[in-house]
Parts: sequence; C-alpha cells; structure tokens
Amino acid sequence: MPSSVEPIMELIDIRKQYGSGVLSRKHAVRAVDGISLTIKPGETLGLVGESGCGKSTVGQIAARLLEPSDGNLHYKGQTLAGHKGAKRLRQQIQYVFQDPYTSLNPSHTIGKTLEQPLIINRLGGDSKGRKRLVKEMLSKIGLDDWHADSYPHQLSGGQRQRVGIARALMLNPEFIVLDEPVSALDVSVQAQILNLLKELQQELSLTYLFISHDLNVVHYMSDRVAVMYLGQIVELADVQQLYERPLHPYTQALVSAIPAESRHTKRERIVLHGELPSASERMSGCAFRTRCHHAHERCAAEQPSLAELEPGHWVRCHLHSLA
Ligand SMILES: Nc1ncnc2c1ncn2[C@@H]1O[C@H](COP(=O)(O)OP(=O)(O)OP(=O)(O)O)[C@@H](O)[C@H]1O
Repeated sequence: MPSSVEPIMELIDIRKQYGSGVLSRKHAVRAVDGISLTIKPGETLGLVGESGCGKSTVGQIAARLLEPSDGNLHYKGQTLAGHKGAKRLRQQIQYVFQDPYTSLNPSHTIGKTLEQPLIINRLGGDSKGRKRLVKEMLSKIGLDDWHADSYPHQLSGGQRQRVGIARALMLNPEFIVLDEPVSALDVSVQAQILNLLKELQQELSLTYLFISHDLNVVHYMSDRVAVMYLGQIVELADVQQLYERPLHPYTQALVSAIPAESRHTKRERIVLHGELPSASERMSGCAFRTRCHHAHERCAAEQPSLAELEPGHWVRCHLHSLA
C-alpha cells in the first residue's frame, strides 16, 4: 500500500498513566508512554509484546473505551474528541474482547445481544427489521438462525467468539480493535476464527488493529507489525521484514522464541533474562537495557528515539541509531 494513502486511524504521542492522582502519583503506572501509530485503510496492524507492556491500553484508547492522559487521536483525518460527528464516527470503531464469555451478558439471548446495538443507536428500523439484520449477521458469522434463541452458556468457546465478532459488526464499522481474539480458544478453533476474521475483512473492507502476544498468530494475520515494550513501540515494520530481519534486540529474542517448525528464519534461540520491569519505575535511558545482551554505556544515559532505518522499518535502539 503506498505510504501516501490517508490513514484511517492515527494515534499521536498517546500517553496513559494509571493512578496519577495526587496521593498515588509516586506509584503511577505509565502504561502507554508516547505512542504514535498510523493505521491504513484495509490493513491489519499487529501489536505484539509481553503481558503488561500496554497493548490493551493502546487498543482501548484507539476504540475510545479509555481516555488517554495525553496525545491526540484522529479518525479519517478528524479528531475524535469533542467532534460534532463523534457519535457517528464512534459507531465506525468497534472492539472485540479476548474472552467472549465474560463480555457477553449471560441473561441475554444471542438475538437480544446482537439487536441491542441497533436499538441503542436507533438503527435497523422496527423490531421485524432488526430481527432480519440479526438473522443475516448470524449467517455471515457461520451460526444458524436458531442460535438467536440460545444463551451464551449453551454455545462453545468458538461460537461465543463468533457472537463477539457479530456484535462488533452490527453497526457496520470500518475499524475494529481485536484484543487477543483467539487466546482463550483451543488451538483447533483458533484457525477457524482467524480465517473468519480474514474473510470478513475482505468482504466488508475492514481495518484491524490486531493485539496478541502470539507471534505466529500475528504473522498469519498482519500486514505490518508493531512491537511494544514497556509502553513504547520499539520496532515497526512490514510483517515479512520484521520476522525475517528483526533489528531490535527485543524483537530478535521474540522471533527466536517461535518454535522451530514455524520459525521464519534459522536463528539461535535468544533467552531473555528477568521480567518486564514495572511500568511504575522511572528508568533512565533505554527501557530494555536491563535485559539486553548488547547494552552499553549510552543505553543507560540516553533514551533512544524511534528512527526509520529503511522505508517503513522503524527501530528504537542505539545499536541502529543514525545520530
Ligand atoms: N485499570 C488499571 N489500573 C491500574 N493499572 C492498570 C490498569 N489497567 C492496566 N494497568 C497496568 O498498565 C500496564 C499495561 O497494561 P495492559 O493491560 O495495557 O497491558 P497488556 O500488554 O495488554 O497486557 P495483557 O496482555 O496482560 O492484557 C500494566 O502494568 C497493568 O498492570
């Protein structure tokens, strides 16, 4: 896709702190620490990183489920906050949760769950019209008409996630945040849901922000991939480029940990020692330096910036620093 295409979604220097009130400021968690991303229409941007690095927070901010502490959000060139058409724009942005069991109301039938967004947004005409749309949606996501009368507990995990996806599609969105959409499912069911997501993307011209910690799943789904570490993007590139020639030591370690049978290059396994540092600690220099095999003096003194080393390939690391 040419880089001149106008982005559908743009995150500009987004920051999110939790617990930043006067009493708790000392322990404030910097979950997202200055992230800028553009997402192009029709693409899938994968967002990977360890648990706690801030992926879901970025996704929730992009879907307007969470207010950023700082930064701007543009959707099709328009700022979302305070915009007159914000409600209509927000309908075009939806979120699919990891665990469909906890995100579906157990006392509502599937039909009622799918009809609700139409009722709230006064769409789909009268009750008959709405029920017809629900029926069409069930068929689109591979369920039968009679599933409309079922309750979440009567469905399998895969069927429930199909309902989660259907609910997100009821308002004809253009941009969907998929937050670990297959992590709660058996491996055998994961492929079915991933293929369904790909088919729906083609059919409905959808754009995805695809959040996962599973590098194989991200490789299968994404056009471009952003790697997060402690609230920041450390590398961003086309999927092929990132998996075959990762440049950041953290990405190199993640890619090297992919099981040999599905690895994309023959790399020695790089074992990372230690865990992700706490997001409430303020660290000088590079956030990854405490676990990096290549850390040197400059890494402790100076925070690297995200630099474009090749067209579309961005890296935050002094090893590749242009300055
Ligand atoms: N509501 C909250 N209040 C305080 N801290 C939070 C809250 N939500 C998330 N955090 C913290 O913010 C940081 C980022 O969390 P986030 O859930 O965005 O990461 P993640 O990469 O999606 O992890 P996971 O894959 O485990 O969901 C973590 O340190 C987390 O503990």
